[in-house]
Amino acid sequence: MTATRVLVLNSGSSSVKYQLLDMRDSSRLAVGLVERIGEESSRLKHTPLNDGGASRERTESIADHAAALQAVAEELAKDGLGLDSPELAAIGHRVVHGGQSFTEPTVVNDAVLAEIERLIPVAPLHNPANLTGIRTARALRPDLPQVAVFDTAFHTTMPESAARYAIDVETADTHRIRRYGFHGTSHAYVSRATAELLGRSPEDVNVIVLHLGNGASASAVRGGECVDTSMGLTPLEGLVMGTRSGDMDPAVIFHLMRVGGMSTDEIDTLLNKKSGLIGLCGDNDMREIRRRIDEGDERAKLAFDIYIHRLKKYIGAYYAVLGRVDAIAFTAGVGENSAPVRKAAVAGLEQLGLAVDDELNAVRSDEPRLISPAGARVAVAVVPTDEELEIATQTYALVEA
Ligand SMILES: Nc1ncnc2c1ncn2[C@@H]1O[C@H](COP(=O)(O)OP(=O)(O)O)[C@@H](O)[C@H]1O
Ligand SMILES: CC(=O)OP(=O)(O)O
Ligand SMILES: [Mg+2]
Repeated sequence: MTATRVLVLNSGSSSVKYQLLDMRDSSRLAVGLVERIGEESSRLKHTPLNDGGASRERTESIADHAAALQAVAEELAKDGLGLDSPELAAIGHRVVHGGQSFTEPTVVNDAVLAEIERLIPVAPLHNPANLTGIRTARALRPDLPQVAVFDTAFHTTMPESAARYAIDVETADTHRIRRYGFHGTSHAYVSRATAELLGRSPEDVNVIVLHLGNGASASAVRGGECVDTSMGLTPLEGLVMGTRSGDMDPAVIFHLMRVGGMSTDEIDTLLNKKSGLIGLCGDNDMREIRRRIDEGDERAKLAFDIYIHRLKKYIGAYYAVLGRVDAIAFTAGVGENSAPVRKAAVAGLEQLGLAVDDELNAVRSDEPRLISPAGARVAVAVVPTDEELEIATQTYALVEA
């Protein structure tokens, strides 16, 4: 029997998303999510798709990512999809920070693990969880290839002019301080899918991708290669996010230390977890923010306006970086679902050839689609991302080769 299945693990700071796929036709056999890892009541939601089984939920205390993966393995086994299956070809892992070391998907060995570990200081929320996921999966199936697919890989084509901060070069090099960028698997997948939607080859198309989830980032993609992106050394830079501030004057930090008496850790938590939309209005879910705006809530309106203002600045900046833009693609939870965000982001940009058609913008669908008026100079598109499928595809291609 040839092994054609790939398990994909996307381990976040307090969650694990997973999918089991059959790569003969890229069909999904099971999908699931473990949330609130490390809390009293963690939740596992598992959906088998192999023979129309119903979703199952477990609520219990799941102490860490190792326990989470054990629970996932148990659920898969109940559907005859256990990790011991000879049909499993590999396990693909999302790894957020690969630094400058990894530009391609990589089969994990001890040296690769050591390098991912060395990068923890620049991805403290993400890399530890990614490592635990890999180590646990390896312990469960030591014979299987474990493949790391890096969020940073797609951005390694950025020119030095975009990747370097304007700080002392020796200091930057000593501490490996540069702009790495994240969500690269999504930016790669969506920019390619956008070219496909336009019926053109990726080499011929310039796209601005707006990945708007809880974490959010923009990228400028020229002919299939990333030339700039909004996240930097860490996933804190750039757009206003669910709980992260994005861009601000770095002197805010000195001010909070000197005048506000805050510690480094307190400021880190403030900017990563208590800022962005949640810091501005107390909610980080765009649905809730829109609901409050409809009720006349001023704070929610201001949070929305700040979010849109930043987004618009990046659209303008990347338009200038690319010179010619063929398409703007909205993706991830907010980008795929929030028509008001898409409309507001391009409002007033008609001079740049950008507009949305209200009827097309209101359509709900899981398919890639255009929302710009017929004949528009720049295509505006909604292109659902699929990081798990992209990780599975890259993983399978590597182990097949
Ligand atoms: N129907 C919707 N309308 C508007 N926003 C939505 C909708 N569904 C999800 N979202 C937004 O998407 C966010 C989650 O996006 P997602 O890409 O799943 O995030 P992540 O992968 O970073 O956890 C939610 O916090 C919410 O703001
Ligand atoms: C890198 C990053 O921000 O990831 P996420 O959006 O999953 O938090
Ligand atoms: Mg995401």
